[in-house]
Amino acid sequence: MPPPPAVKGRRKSVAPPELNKGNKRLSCVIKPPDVHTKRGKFGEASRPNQKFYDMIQDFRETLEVTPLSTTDHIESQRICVCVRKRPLNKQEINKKEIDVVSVPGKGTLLVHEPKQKVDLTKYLDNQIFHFDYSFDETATNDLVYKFTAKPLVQSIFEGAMATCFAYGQTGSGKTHTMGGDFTGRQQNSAKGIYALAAHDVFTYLNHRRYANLDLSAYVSFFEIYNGKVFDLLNKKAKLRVLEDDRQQVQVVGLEEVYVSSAEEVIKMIQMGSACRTSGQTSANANSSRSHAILQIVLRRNDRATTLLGKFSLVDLAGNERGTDVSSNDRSTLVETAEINRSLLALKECIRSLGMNSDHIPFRMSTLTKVLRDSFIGEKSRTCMIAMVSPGMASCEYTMNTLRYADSVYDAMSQVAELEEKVYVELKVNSVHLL
Ligand SMILES: Nc1ncnc2c1ncn2[C@@H]1O[C@H](COP(=O)(O)OP(=O)(O)OP(=O)(O)O)[C@@H](O)[C@H]1O
Repeated sequence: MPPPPAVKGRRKSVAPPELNKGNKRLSCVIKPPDVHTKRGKFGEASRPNQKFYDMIQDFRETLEVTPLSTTDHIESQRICVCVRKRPLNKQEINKKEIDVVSVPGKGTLLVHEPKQKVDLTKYLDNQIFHFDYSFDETATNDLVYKFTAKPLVQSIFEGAMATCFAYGQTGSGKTHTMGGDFTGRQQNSAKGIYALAAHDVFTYLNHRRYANLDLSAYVSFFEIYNGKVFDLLNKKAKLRVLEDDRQQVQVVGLEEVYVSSAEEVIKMIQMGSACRTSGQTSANANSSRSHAILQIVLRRNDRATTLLGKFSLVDLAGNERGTDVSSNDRSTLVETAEINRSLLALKECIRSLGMNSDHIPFRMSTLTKVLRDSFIGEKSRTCMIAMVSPGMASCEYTMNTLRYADSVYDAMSQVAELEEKVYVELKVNSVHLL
């Protein structure tokens, strides 16, 4: 496979050769279409969409795969956009679902979108996306953490407001990534990004480099549902969000618990997660409609317990809720509108942050209001992990997730290009002056 284009963040549609004759670069990636359809492992009759399956397999054979490894270099950047593909689950495997997502390289991801021409010929619309990092189905939470949230932990010791978002459709792996593994109904919180970040926070707290800062760590955990804030560490108490005349946003009465070890943070996560789902008929259905925010706060041990840095780890509501307008039920429509608004606001705030804009539209939603300090200041650091399900049935939602992440990444790339251009011009001018 040729190297990805130098311009970051540009999405390419890799159409089959007959639809893409002029494109030399891409035509070398794709084999000519199969004249005779191969029979798959399960035979033609046993797998729905066998033709598409074979076409994808043929395409994959042409890809050079170099997955991310723990030894790869991690770039330090203000905004980082990544994508993670989960493996097909048991249900999908039983249904013989086709995996339509490939992750060939470090930041590249391909969606093989099954399509049909007017004469009913089947073809793949292969779309390529580029992000800072892309994780395939074999990636562990440890690996994802290392490239996403881990670099942000140190930044809070330098006074930063860091934020890590998990974005994607319901069931795509947001909670698995942030909260940890599930075995049956049991959550193993020790394996999620929340816990891994907590461990590193205490490693730094005990490090001599930061010992003279005389810091303590605190945790809060809350949920935003329908624009309202509920405290997950205080029996789901409903809280008000107020803004003072200096534009400081306060979640009034939010429980902030002092913690002295990662194990204590994990206990809080377990307590909060249980509170998030208890009393609901369907835990997953409910969790996918709310945003959950875990905050690890560093304060100085002075009389005013001055804030030094804050790490907000956000498990967002399922984004398919924002596009699903099929329901006539009023409460579902309100819920949908609220999720739409908050996800749009989030995108706009991250883009404004990336472009160093003076105007951050944080008032657009409760989510962005409570995260206001994540979007201001030179030291803000953000990471978005877009989660995708690999199945053909999820293809439309997967494309929506990738378009959303792409629009954030694209804005960042344009800023980076502009900065590069200014730098080169400055360099040229200074050479002329000499
Ligand atoms: N990378 C992965 N490896 C193995 N299993 C995974 C992975 N990602 C997700 N899963 C499994 O898929 C199922 C759905 O994942 P999860 O609950 O994290 O989705 P979600 O995006 O948080 O959904 P919701 O928005 O409904 O809360 C879980 O059983 C989870 O363990």
